[in-house]
Amino acid sequence: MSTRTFNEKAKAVVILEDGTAFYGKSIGKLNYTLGEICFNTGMTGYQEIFTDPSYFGQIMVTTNAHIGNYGVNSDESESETVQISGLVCKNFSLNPSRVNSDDSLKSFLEQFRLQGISDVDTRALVRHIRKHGAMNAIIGNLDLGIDVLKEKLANHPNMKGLELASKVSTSKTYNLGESNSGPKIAVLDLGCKTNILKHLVKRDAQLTVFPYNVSLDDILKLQPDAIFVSNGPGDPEPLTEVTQLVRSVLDKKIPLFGICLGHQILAQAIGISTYKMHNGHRGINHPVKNLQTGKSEITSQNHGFAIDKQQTQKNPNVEVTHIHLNDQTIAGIKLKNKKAFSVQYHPEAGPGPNDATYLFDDFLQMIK
Ligand SMILES: NC(=O)CC[C@H](N)C(=O)O
Repeated sequence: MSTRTFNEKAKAVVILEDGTAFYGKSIGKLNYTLGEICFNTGMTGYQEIFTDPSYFGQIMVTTNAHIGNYGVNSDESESETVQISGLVCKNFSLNPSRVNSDDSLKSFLEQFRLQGISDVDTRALVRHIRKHGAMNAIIGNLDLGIDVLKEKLANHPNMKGLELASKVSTSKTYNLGESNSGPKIAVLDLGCKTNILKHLVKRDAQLTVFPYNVSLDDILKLQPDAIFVSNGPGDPEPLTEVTQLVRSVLDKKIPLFGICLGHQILAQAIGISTYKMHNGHRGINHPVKNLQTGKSEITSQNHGFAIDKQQTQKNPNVEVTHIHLNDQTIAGIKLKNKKAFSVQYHPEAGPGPNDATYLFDDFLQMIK
């Protein structure tokens, strides 16, 4: 095992699948925790990131050197709990300062029993993952012993092929929004971020949020004006029943908008496959070009899978509407023969810039 950093006072370690280890101090009570390691380059927005259900099953490395310094605010969570499986950071701040904060990050994380490690050389760690690609990791208390931790890590399943939407989707159907005038939208919750629902309700939509395994009949009974397919964690490929459901919804000519995992599901529904990226896109300053307007937008992103570019370009029923300017991956599509479109990134932000909120307006316009 190579040792990238050594800290005399180290009590905690994060070990990567390739054996690389980084030492640090535990955040709160540490036993051990497992997940796929990834990093987010956002300089703000840690609370929204930690509570985003799309991160379920992932250990998050934050690249801002200070985490916790502005506390947390109960209105700013993207779901009801902390969703990441572990936190790796440089400086963990115990003394938050912000007028609007109503709790410290420390007590927030304790409430949800999140385990983590601080005082890690996160620059070295991020450079390592960026070069060697996505892989599993374990954060553990050094008292457990390196060999024990390595054994647990070896037994942890790979993100490729992992179905996780069922772990974060709502178990019960519920309604949101009050207006009787707005369109009825069926939301397929694969791990939906709160801010997406807020954007739709703000535009007078009446939402019925369904669990990931809802039947086509239950959706049709609602007689929805449109369907929204949400973001969510894990590999889209094993979600074959959700993909079939979306295919049936398209056959019924119900207008559709998908975000992130929802975008990947729409692609799969029309025969385009998805693949695991060497490293995902996770940050709040990713440049995307809108090919319809020629304008570029700065976007919030969080995905480790993407849709196949060649298959997308060859599909006669698909128009590529958005392209990621860093690596030219597909960032948005529209169906030519149906009222359906989707984006790989996060127009709802939370956290991130609001450049792409026009997509919610486009969705409501498409329904009219
Ligand atoms: N934010 C999301 O919906 C992520 C989608 C999918 N889990 C991925 O990592 O690509």
